[in-house]
Amino acid sequence: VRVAAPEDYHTYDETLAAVAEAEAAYPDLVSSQVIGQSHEGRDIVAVKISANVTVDEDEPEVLFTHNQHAREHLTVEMALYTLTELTSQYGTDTEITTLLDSREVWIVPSVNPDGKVYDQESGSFRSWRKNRQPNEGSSAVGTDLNRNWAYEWGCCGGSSGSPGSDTYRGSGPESGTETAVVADFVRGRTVDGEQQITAHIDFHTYGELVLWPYGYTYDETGPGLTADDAAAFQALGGELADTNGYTPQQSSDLYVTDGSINDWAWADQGIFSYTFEMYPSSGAGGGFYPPGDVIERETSRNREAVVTLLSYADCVYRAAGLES
Ligand SMILES: NS(=O)(=O)N[C@@H](Cc1ccccc1)C(=O)O
Ligand SMILES: [Zn+2]
Repeated sequence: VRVAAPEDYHTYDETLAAVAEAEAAYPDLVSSQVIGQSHEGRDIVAVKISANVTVDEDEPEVLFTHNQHAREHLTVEMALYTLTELTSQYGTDTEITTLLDSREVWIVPSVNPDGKVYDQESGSFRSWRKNRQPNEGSSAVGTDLNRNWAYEWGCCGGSSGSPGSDTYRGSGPESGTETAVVADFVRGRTVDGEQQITAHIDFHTYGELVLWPYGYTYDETGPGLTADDAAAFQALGGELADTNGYTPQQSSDLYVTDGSINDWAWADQGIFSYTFEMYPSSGAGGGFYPPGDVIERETSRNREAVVTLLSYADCVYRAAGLES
């Protein structure tokens, strides 16, 4: 099977440069801001894309997060694809133009820059997953950021309490430097008591899946997740999967996880939060390191899903025929 070389993917610095380039090319559409620093001090950036971008308008907001897991570099390419596609098509594609005139889009291209650099920039890939934060009382490094979010943290056997585990949940909810930075950013999007972000995709690799909450329980409904909520998640999840050929399912159907971003974003912030597991569907496609010549195909594969999510951002329940 063909696998990638580190230079097939944007480095962390190249990613920030691409963001700066888009901002310079489209100053009325793109505005990036530093929302905090990683454990090792790297900037974590959030890129806003919208017409009249410098004004916080009363429009539904949509968030795309990428690279919680260090080795999942294709998700950073996905962020740069979305940035490039939305900016270059504004004023040309009527659907994208209408969406950027009526929504505000946020992209966090790399939630885990320390992990990305550690995995990619030592000469060969290291299959690293977690962040690079040390653990007191252990020589093992790193927290699995996608087990560190503050809803049902460590509740249900969906993570590990051992620092050496690849699914180590951290010493407490939001103990991960980068989890706290992104969670604070999301909480900061609450204006007059209302969370402006209505929908979210957290991009991962690999498996070609569309996943939705809850991850901590097999139950389809639960505290803070009604039958109508579940119907909306399933209807939209299915519609998104129809556009990219991924398999739609509640995330616990894959395996139980606790402390995931999706469960927190929904239960704590009321955001319709999905995970996309991108290409490949199995290790035979190159696993976490598919060759560079699939990047364009496998990022543009999600164009319609991104546009569809944006189209429902004013009322996700509409996807299930529930207007109320
Ligand atoms: N990218 S991955 O291989 O780590 N898989 C993800 C899948 C996942 C994502 C969100 C909720 C449940 C499960 C993970 O965090 O385990
Ligand atoms: Zn992942």
